[in-house]
Amino acid sequence: MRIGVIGGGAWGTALAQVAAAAGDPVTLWAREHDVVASINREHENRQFLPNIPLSAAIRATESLADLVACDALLVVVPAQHLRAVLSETPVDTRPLVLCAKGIEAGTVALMSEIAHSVHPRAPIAVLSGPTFAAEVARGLPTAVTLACADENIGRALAERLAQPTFRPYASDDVAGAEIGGAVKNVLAIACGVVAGAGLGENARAALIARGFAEMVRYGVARGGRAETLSGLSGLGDLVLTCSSVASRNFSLGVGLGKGESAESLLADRASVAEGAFTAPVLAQSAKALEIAMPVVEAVCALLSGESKVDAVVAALMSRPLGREG
Ligand SMILES: NC(=O)C1=CN([C@@H]2O[C@H](COP(=O)(O)OP(=O)(O)OC[C@H]3O[C@@H](n4cnc5c(N)ncnc54)[C@H](O)[C@@H]3O)[C@@H](O)[C@H]2O)C=CC1
Ligand SMILES: O=C(CO)COP(=O)(O)O
Repeated sequence: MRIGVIGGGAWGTALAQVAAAAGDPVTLWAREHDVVASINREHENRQFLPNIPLSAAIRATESLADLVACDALLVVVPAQHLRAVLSETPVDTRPLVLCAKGIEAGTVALMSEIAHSVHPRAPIAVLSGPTFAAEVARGLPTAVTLACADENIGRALAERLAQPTFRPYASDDVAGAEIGGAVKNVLAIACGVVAGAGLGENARAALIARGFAEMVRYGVARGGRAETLSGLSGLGDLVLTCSSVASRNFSLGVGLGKGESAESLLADRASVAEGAFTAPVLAQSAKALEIAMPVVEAVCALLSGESKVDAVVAALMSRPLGREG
């Protein structure tokens, strides 16, 4: 199975490295000329994944048409650009493995819903889990959820992508797998705020647990299963990104917690902090579904500049006492 990767950011590049680990040729589409040139000439993605030697089996291209020779496509462009890029990609009936973590602004569509509306004949899979790109590209071990409604296609993809240091677990819960990744980015911002404002380790642990409750409520309401959200693509990724400054979302939260504005923190950023885009969309969608997501709402208030950290913490702590579960 020849793999093509759409998106030459850190994660697309790391996944190309996984797919090329056994020396199989991989085609990687990137929109930046310099990224394509640096991967092909130096076997390095200087802009988005510097100082990590890449497999010579990865060939980068600026032309989406070059992906027609591939049997399956890993789609790794940021969530808000997925629809535009997929609309220009020849796909037909080839499997699309969606790897971005977010919800589309305006439509509140999940990544699988976008892919299905643009390419209705393509089988859809979701790959998600605790995967900092640099660690994966360096060959450090991790495990991911690979969800696909078609069991045979899911198995074939898992067998093709599995490596001694990269272990996919099969699932048929596409919605559950993608919602975990989208929601955890917003919760990682919240945990960064706790760290940046010096609110302590207890507060962070409490936030992870209550944030996870919000993730499960929302995920189940959109058709996912609680057991998927308790797995690698939900809880696994939540624990990772809520506890490390290597997370762009957590780092954004640290800045907010120190009192910096979202506008200044996001200005001129080359890498993407998906949670900043997902937060208002998620809050809007949760409201429409009548699901309480107070932590997500708090992140929205901080990102928009509507509230300061002290006020947000006071509001969260003074909500009416409730039952757990
Ligand atoms: N970096 C990581 O460790 C991981 C990232 N992800 C997810 O993968 C997705 C891609 O993130 P990264 O590869 O980290 O990106 P990145 O932050 O390394 O690079 C930004 C990417 O955005 C692309 N981009 C910017 N403007 C665009 C436009 N108008 N149209 C199309 N593409 C545009 C750039 O070409 C580049 O590929 C995100 O949804 C992210 O949440 C998932 C797992 C791990
Ligand atoms: O999704 C990720 C790891 O699984 C990457 O997290 P950040 O986008 O917050 O860096």
